[in-house]
Amino acid sequence: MAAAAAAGAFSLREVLEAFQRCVTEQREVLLEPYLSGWRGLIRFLQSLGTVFSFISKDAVAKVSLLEGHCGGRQGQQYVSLQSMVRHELAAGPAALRARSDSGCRTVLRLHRALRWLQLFLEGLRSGDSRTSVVCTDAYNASLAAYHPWVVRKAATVAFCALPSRDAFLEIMNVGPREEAVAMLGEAIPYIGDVYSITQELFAQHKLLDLP
Ligand SMILES: CCCCCCCCCCCCC/C=C/[C@@H](O)[C@H](COP(=O)(O)O)NC(=O)CCCCCCCCCCCCCCC
Repeated sequence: MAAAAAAGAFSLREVLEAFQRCVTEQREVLLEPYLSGWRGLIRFLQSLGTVFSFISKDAVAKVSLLEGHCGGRQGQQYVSLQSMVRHELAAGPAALRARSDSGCRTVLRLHRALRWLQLFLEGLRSGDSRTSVVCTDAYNASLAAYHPWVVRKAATVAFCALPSRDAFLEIMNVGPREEAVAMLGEAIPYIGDVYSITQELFAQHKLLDLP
């Protein structure tokens, strides 16, 4: 374990803790820890092998776009999802809908994927040993509705390459299996919190179907 930590291996615990840091007392969702959580998830996905690279590439592109906004001239407008929505909507809803590089449409894609993550982690925690089934069910109940047939097909094929539940819990690097399961139990509500605040924010501003 110590050797793994020294070699720079990360634990999924830190990744999920980033989502815990996202929500402020005012119930705002901070973009910096949100992206940090995503970066960790992407590294985890990349460690699962090249079958998943078409997924990680898309996620990397979306995170990079948002990092560009955060580090750009308008960076102070991208501190939280709330300030981002306010800022991007200031130009009017039509202008926002016409943009393909907006923070809002990009966060919306990650937001939908966060629902997948929540469902997948719940399935993993519940004890079903067939990770590919858990993953497919989570996908069909979330992201699949927004993906064309060819993406759904590719995703479903890739899911077959997922490691078993035991292997999964191990590579999460959280410690013994029971501890990994306990950690999931702690982390899932935080992810759920980030998800529902974002969902409400986007619904309130009619942004849930941004093209
Ligand atoms: C562990 C298995 C990982 C499976 C990941 C499940 C999600 C499957 C998503 C398939 C996306 C395929 C790539 C293409 C996507 C885009 O078409 C599509 C639309 O974008 P556009 O409107 O800009 O065109 N993009 C998206 O929907 C965003 C997808 C973002 C996926 C991020 C997935 C990160 C997964 C992290 C896994 C970590 C697992 C940790 C569990 C212990």
